[in-house]
Amino acid sequence: MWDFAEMSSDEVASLRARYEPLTQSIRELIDAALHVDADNQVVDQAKAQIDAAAELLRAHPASTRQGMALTPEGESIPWDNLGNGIRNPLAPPLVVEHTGPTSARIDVELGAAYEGPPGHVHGGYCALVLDQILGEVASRGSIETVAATGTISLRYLRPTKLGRLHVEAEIQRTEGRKIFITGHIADEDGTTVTAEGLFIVLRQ
Ligand SMILES: CCCCCCCC/C=C\CCCCCCCC(=O)SCCNC(=O)CCNC(=O)[C@H](O)C(C)(C)COP(=O)(O)OP(=O)(O)OC[C@H]1O[C@@H](n2cnc3c(N)ncnc32)[C@H](O)[C@@H]1OP(=O)(O)O
Repeated sequence: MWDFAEMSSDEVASLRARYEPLTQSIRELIDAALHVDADNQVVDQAKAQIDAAAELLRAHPASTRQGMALTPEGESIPWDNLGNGIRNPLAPPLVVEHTGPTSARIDVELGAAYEGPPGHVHGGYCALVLDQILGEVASRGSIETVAATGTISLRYLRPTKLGRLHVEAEIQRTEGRKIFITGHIADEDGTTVTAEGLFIVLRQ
């Protein structure tokens, strides 16, 4: 169903070391652009430098693009994924820590780039974070047992403050290929969004 590039762990490590710092610099650029209060000259100068960097990168295009790598050991490395892509500056990234065979958590800091209501996380992004953790727990973090989102239902209890967030998910039960799983996001004042998902393990 999904295309990916096969590569050795050494190749992955080398590409990660090359591109991860670039991704982090672009994240810092986005954050700086959202916080700047400067005159036209400063903004024009920054824009020219950013345009020059984009032109430099565009001069070396990839011959093919594959958003994920897979090693012979079965490790999957997301390059482009909006939730956890190593090369995607829009991904915070969300690092899922498996706390057991049926549960996981994420601790993440979301800044201005993730804003919806002023000072708070965009509701659609809350949905993305919950979809990501529910999907990874349902899939047991393995390409062999990937489960896709069938249905996900969210309850927004109150706005989620930008800043440090704690996210958890846990499988409640399984019925054949169907995995019923719940999760929540908490900000510094407690739970803000709860989720119930039905994930389906893919046939192949
Ligand atoms: C995204 C990249 C992942 C790359 C993988 C990397 C591996 C890395 C390792 C580890 C991390 C993994 C992390 C993954 C996270 C992913 C999360 C996402 O965001 S996924 C994208 C959004 N979701 C889709 O695009 C699904 C689109 N839909 C489909 O593909 C199909 O509809 C699918 C697979 C969901 C079901 O299709 P069928 O043909 O397999 O299912 P049938 O055989 O018809 O039904 C089986 C049972 O499930 C129920 N069912 C089917 N679809 C349902 C649905 N949408 N909602 C509720 N129930 C459903 C049916 O009623 C049936 O139930 P009865 O056995 O009769 O009781």
